[in-house]
Amino acid sequence: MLDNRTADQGSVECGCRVTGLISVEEAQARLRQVLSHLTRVDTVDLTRAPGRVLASDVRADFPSPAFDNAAMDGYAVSLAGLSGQGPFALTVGDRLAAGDGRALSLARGQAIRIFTGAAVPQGTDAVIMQEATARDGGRVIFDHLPTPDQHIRRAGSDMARGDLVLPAGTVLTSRAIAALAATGVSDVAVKPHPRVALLMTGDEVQGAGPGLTPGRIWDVNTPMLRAELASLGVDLMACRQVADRRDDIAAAMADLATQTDLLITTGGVSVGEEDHMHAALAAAGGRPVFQGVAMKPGKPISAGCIGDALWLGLPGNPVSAYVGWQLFGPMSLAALTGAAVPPVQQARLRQSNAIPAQPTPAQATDRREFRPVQRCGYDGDGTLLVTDLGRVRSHALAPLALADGMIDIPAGTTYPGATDRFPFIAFARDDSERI
Ligand SMILES: Nc1nc2c(c(=O)[nH]1)N[C@H]1C(S)=C(S)[C@@H](COP(=O)(O)OP(=O)(O)OC[C@H]3O[C@@H](n4cnc5c(N)ncnc54)[C@H](O)[C@@H]3O)O[C@H]1N2
Ligand code: MOO
Repeated sequence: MLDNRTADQGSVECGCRVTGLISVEEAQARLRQVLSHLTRVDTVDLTRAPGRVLASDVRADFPSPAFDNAAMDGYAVSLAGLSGQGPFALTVGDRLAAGDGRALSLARGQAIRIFTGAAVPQGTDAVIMQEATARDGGRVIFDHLPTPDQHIRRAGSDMARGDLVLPAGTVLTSRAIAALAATGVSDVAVKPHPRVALLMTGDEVQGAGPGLTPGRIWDVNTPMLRAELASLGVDLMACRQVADRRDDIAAAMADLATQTDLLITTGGVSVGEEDHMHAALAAAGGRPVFQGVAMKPGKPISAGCIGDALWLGLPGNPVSAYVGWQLFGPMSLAALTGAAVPPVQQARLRQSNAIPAQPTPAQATDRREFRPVQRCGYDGDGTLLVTDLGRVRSHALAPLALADGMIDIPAGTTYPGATDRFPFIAFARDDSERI
């Protein structure tokens, strides 16, 4: 079960949460805490393992190499009876190719013709590569005394039985999969693929199609979030719209929560009479994790849990929903899948965005602001340069379309100057580096 605990966020006054906002970091910590209780794992074979993250340590069931074998095409020899100066001559006995399962032994004064990958015969001290030898009928002649273990790959010298091959949390790259394959691992326990559903609320919202009914608006959040999730490799397992009625929303939430790890909703998280998400969460048997975060845009963003599912309640305003998703969506998916969260870079505003010499108090940010910006190059010292697309308006999508990340501007900052550096949170690229 997910952890249903939540802290008191303070009281609601005047229809507006004045004391209840928590910081972005506190909200993220609560999500991580809730998600740490999710123990679902998938078991997959190596063909389905690329990119997945190991849910538990993997130890070697078999040693690698599995047996002592030749690293070169040549001759298996024993050092017994070889001493002094060369040249040396040995009688060539049997012939061993890779895959030959016979358990041969070297007799004194004998060499066995051997090929790369073949198990060396009992009593072999070295393999002499064929280029260092000459044949004289049934004898092999070589000039130099081989060193012990020369060109022999000993059993378990790479990974011994029981060795830790890969620790839990390893991303299964082709290299990691190679190590698993070498020790005979066929199935691995991996962090689950997240099961994600989207529930969009808003009686005024209309899907794409001919004609817009008076008073209604086009649905932006569904296509936007679907594309965003697709760029992260997540297919929605359900995507629904529900009317702005508490009981309908609660029924849909309860139903989807039984099938998902992450239930995303949009709209209805604010304080108006038509905002039903918080009541619906309770009616669906869920508990809040947080309700409102000190950020702009997206202040009313909320989260909760319903059974084993995490609910992320994004605001209806599309820019607020997008920014809220960036702060809490990818990190929640990463907590579920074990994926790494990319480090936050620092960015500086391009000179032409520089500020008026005397910033006015009206330009000071009142809440911590996440402002979409556009990358435009690098400064002389290698710092990322970004173009400011203007103050955030939570419905304004034209600037968002130009953005490829957002800067994190602390509350109380006067309009940012060109010398200021801000944490830059990169947006996922929808064309992700696919060939
Ligand atoms: N009295 C107060 N009113 C509001 C507050 C507040 O603190 N006190 N907060 C404002 C802020 S900030 C935000 S953000 C919004 C969030 O409101 P909700 O999450 O309850 O969202 P709705 O009211 O349902 O919708 C807001 C806005 O977004 C449009 N919308 C909704 N869904 C879609 C969609 N799928 N595609 C495009 N646009 C959508 C909707 O029509 C509204 O215009 O609350 C403020 N109010
Ligand atoms: O936070 Mo709201 O997102 O300001 O519009």
